[in-house]
Amino acid sequence: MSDFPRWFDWVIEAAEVYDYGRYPVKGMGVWMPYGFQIRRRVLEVIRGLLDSTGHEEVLFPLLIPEHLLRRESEHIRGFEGEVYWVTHGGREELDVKLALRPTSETSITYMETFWIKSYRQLPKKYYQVVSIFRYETKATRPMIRLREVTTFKEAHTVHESFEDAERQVLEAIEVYKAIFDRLLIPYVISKRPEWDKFAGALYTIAFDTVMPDGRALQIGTVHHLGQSFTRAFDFRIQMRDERLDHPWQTSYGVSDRVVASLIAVHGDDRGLVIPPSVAPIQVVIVPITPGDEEKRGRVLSYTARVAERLEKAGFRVHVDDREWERPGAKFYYWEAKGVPLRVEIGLREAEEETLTIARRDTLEKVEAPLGEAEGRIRELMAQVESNLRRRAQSFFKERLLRTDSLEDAGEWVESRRGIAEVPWCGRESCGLEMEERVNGKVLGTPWPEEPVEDGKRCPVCGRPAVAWIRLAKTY
Ligand SMILES: Nc1ncnc2c1ncn2[C@@H]1O[C@H](COS(=O)(=O)NC(=O)[C@@H](N)CS)[C@@H](O)[C@H]1O
Ligand SMILES: [Zn+2]
Repeated sequence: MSDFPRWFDWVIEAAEVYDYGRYPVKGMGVWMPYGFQIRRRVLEVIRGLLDSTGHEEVLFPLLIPEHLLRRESEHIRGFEGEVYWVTHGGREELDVKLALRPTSETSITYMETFWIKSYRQLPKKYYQVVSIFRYETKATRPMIRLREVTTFKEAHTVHESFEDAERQVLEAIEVYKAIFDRLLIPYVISKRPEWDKFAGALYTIAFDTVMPDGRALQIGTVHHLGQSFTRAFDFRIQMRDERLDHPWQTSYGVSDRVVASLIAVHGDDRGLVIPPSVAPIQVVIVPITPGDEEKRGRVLSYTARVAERLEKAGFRVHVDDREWERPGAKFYYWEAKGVPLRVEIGLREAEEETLTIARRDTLEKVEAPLGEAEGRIRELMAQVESNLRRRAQSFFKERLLRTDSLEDAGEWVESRRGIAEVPWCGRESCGLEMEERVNGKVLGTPWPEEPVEDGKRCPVCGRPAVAWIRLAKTY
């Protein structure tokens, strides 16, 4: 973990999660079966929270014709340099260039002009889970900075007023807090500075976590889009007072980075540590079979009994009865995969009808009689969950520094300790100068707003501070 990027590359291969770097297109990786299962369970958490808050899942075409993508000027200015274009169908040159969607505000707003005519249909909350494509020029990294973002959950909502869109921003923030809390991923929420908001948005609220190497990672963003896209698309509806006017929109997205941060935040030098709630296998049972045929048979039949009981109790169980692997190699293999609990069954456990249970997070082992197996496993699972949550939160707190001194902030950020907060007058020029002097990126100001004590001054210009501003090295 001391060299996080190298650790991350190692762990996603060792745990057979994701194959990155061998697929012959830069910035594009392959979800392997075990990783795909983790991704599927993470998406179940995300879909569950969106579906239970009135969001309707849809699926839009991947290709966006150039004239649609160009409708909103700020949007296209922001994405111009990142769009992949399709120019041919077979040997024929297309008469209209088609973009691989970098995000879907334009295609979705366009179709909404046909679907939505009246305020009575609002609020509308669509979302989709798709691949998006961005020709990233900064260093690409598995799950963290992709050119094909394969797990892009984008939500797009329509409202009759600025205020109702603002209410939706708050709801989206609550949904994201619930997602990250369920996945035990710590975060700070910041309002992005004016100079770094989403192209076409009025303002952007972002969730940032901190990777083990002290760099901040943006893991989710919520945008109030105002009427930017509805004006650009001349999208008018009948309002409550009979007027025709442009509705208001928000959009909010998370990506593969959610899985990346789950891996990074909980992992250790033995590999993944997957929170039980999203672990593909929650209990792996490793029989330790003696040479003698008869005794081996006893161990294996007892193992089958234990597995059946735990499966009946609703746990996701796997028995590793591979003949050709020694127990030690099996322990290593399943530790790398981050399986929360391992049950070891040798001759002694078979004869005494007990289980030896090893926790992946603390590596502690406990004995339990077969009769108490379900209860002890449930209890240990809960302990793993709360230990991972507590461990992640306490590490995260150590990565936040609040200081009046820009030098201390620079030292903190330069030595990759994490996020530093300093008083700020609110002027863009001072914010940009801080980025220079700290050699980091401004994440924005705390959301919800936090008052700054009297007397705090901007370390750049000396004016009274109106907010704390956050700076960090970022991915
Ligand atoms: N190249 C990338 N690789 C992996 N994740 C990315 C990449 N670009 C963006 N993301 C993730 O996707 C989230 C949403 O992207 S975004 O540009 O901020 N917002 C949008 O595209 C809006 N349309 C909301 S869906 C970001 O917060 C970030 O977590
Ligand atoms: Zn200032």
